[in-house]
Amino acid sequence: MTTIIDGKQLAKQVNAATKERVTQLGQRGIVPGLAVIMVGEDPASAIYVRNKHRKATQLGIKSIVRELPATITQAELLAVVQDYNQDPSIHGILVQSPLPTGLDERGIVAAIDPAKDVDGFHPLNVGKTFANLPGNYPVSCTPRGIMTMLRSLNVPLKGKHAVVVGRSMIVGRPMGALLLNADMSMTITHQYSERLSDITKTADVLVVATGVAHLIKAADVKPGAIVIDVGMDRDEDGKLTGDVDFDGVFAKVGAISPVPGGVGPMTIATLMQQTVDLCEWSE
Ligand SMILES: Nc1nc(=O)c2c([nH]1)NC[C@@H]1CN(c3ccc(C(=O)N[C@@H](CCC(=O)O)C(=O)O)cc3)C=[N+]21
Repeated sequence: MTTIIDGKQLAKQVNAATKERVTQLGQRGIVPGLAVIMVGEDPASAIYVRNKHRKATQLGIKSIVRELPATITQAELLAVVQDYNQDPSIHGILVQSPLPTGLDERGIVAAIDPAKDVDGFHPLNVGKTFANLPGNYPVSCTPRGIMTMLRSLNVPLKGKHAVVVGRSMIVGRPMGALLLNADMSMTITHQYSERLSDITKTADVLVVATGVAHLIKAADVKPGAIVIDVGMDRDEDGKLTGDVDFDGVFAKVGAISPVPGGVGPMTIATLMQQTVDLCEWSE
């Protein structure tokens, strides 16, 4: 029997817990605040930002969406970030990616107060994650949400082999760090990895984040493996699909997350959870 890891359902549970914490804070007169900065007119970004705003509002989080023209300069954008750094009603700042060409995303992210870095992209927080430092700090939301998905299965991770396909700054690398921090053996693979299938077939936990539709087929997975699909790809009909051939892999694996309805909703739920974390940690 294969378990479908229902990210939508799990996100509901995470959101319910977040809403409860927002209520508790409200009794002390505290409202968590999230500022989302969107530069330019990318249609996909506009949808994501709208979804985040709607979810935050539902949970009682104060949500500000700051839409800025693609013509903004680096210095002007830095000044906007500084404003929110100084604003005590804002606990989380997110600069929607990608930024229009000409703007230096790394420089902007580095200007965010690390204590308000709700995406967990600031180099200080990235470094803490990789060093597995104790204490409270934000972590990239997609990998953190995936850890929540894995923990929800109640299977031991310690000592097992995790394989991550993809080495991006926002998913693959921090994912690897969190799996290693969970006492797993961990391998990060990527587009140049030789004999990729030989490696993925050794994975007890396989996380795929490549942007290549249906890259992972039944022959590439170990029987009984847990498979997490971070892909957000389009199939021939333009429908949203993942990096894993879900139908082909399904019968062979122990658990698998679908696309849509898997990692995506958990990313948003984790973003909300982390906004409230930052608020509580600032007290
Ligand atoms: N600074 C920054 N932080 C981000 O967290 C960030 C970003 N930039 N840029 C873009 C990506 C993308 N992202 C998604 C979140 C949720 C879904 C999601 O909920 N997807 C639904 C389906 C949505 C649909 O049907 O199109 C699902 O998988 O079920 C998707 C994508 C956050 N991102």
